[in-house]
Amino acid sequence: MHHRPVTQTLPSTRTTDFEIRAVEDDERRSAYTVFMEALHEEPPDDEKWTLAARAYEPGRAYGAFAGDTLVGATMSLTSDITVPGGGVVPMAAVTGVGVRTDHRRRGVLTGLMRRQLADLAAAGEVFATLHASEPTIYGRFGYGLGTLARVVRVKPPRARMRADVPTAGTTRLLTKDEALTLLPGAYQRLRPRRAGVMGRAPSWWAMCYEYRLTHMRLRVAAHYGPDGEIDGMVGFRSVEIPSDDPRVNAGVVVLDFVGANQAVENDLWRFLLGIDLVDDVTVYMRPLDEPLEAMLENAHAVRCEWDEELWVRVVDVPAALAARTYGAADPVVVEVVDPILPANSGRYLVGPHGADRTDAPAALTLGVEALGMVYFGAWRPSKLAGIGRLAVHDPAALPAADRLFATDEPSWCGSLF
Ligand SMILES: CC(=O)SCCNC(=O)CCNC(=O)[C@H](O)C(C)(C)COP(=O)(O)OP(=O)(O)OC[C@H]1O[C@@H](n2cnc3c(N)ncnc32)[C@H](O)[C@@H]1OP(=O)(O)O
Repeated sequence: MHHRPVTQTLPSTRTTDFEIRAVEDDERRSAYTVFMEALHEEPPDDEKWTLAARAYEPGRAYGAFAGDTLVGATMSLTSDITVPGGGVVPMAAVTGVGVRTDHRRRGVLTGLMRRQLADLAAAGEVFATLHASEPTIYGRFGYGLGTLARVVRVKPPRARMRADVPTAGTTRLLTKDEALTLLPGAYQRLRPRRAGVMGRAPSWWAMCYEYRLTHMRLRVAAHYGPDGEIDGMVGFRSVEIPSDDPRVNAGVVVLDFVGANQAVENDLWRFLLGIDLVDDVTVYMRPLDEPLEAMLENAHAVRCEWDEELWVRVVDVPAALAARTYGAADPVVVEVVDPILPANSGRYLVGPHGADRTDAPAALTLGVEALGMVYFGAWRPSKLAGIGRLAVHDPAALPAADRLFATDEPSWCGSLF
């Protein structure tokens, strides 16, 4: 995947307090520093910045400046995302968002988000997505919680895999160099077809693997299929945890877990649960339909929590609606309201044929945030109607909309950024 610059040569936005504009190359370190400090991390030293800089693709970062001082930042990685039906469309993976503590609640983030979204729309990105530090922040900018997941915690001493769970090859640890050389190509080959799965550009590998391998004790194992090709990977690290067993105080936290098929994932679980002297294996962002409990002799060894996963902002509503497939049901006229990107606002006839703009009266009206919630099938339109997030003008349209937007398996992204 080639990097796509998105910053436009628009004039910067000025208020009396600050200016919002694309950052120059030599300002990226300040943007990263503001982000790290906002997350209560140390500012990067030269060595860390050398690596972190690779995540800052040219033409994709913004700063808010008070005079010459950068006080807020956002950026995005070039990516793409699989939509229901298997199509793949351009997506901006938004990260690096932070505002200096002494400039909070004055509209800095609002200015940054608006500018970033306007540029992403002008550059032809269809979606923007992010992992939110707090669920209260991004709804106002049109991001809706678009894919859901589970965090699973397994107690390896009690978890034994059933003997009849299929196996599909071998799992082995990779060195840092092997991981960085082999995994990007392997991911392109094994990338699951599931809706919500995203492309991993070089900037993603730099940020999520190389940086963590170098500075955060990430370890990596790859799964090799019978043909000798890598068809699965896990990235994990050991952490200290309070334990029931005084001799053991290690846990394993898994940050990346992806396999080409269920048999590969069975083996990756076997590998993780087989690491000795570990009292707790915690895996974030697992698909809702993973049959983990049924793989084990003792399902009580698993504790799981609901987890939010990807926040989805539909940047180009006509393109997004046209890109996915729909279930069998009568077509429905859906009105979308998008105050930040008004070109998206309007009525769309959505049906098994696809989606087109229409002048017909709307059966349902929803904000672009709610569209992000239903697009990947995470929430049913009728449920959103029941909680006041979607207005119903024709009640018969609601069950039809449920069937149109349903997906045959739960959407899932699986990539942290
Ligand atoms: C994708 C990622 O990178 S996730 C990481 C995000 N970064 C962090 O969480 C770091 C710590 N937090 C921060 O840096 C800042 O507090 C930010 C970025 C969350 C918010 O920046 P600010 O410049 O203060 O936001 P801004 O002033 O534009 O606020 C806009 C609105 O959001 C509200 N808001 C802002 N932050 C929060 C929050 N954390 N919780 C609830 N509401 C919030 C404001 O009250 C304001 O509401 P209003 O429009 O009704 O008045």
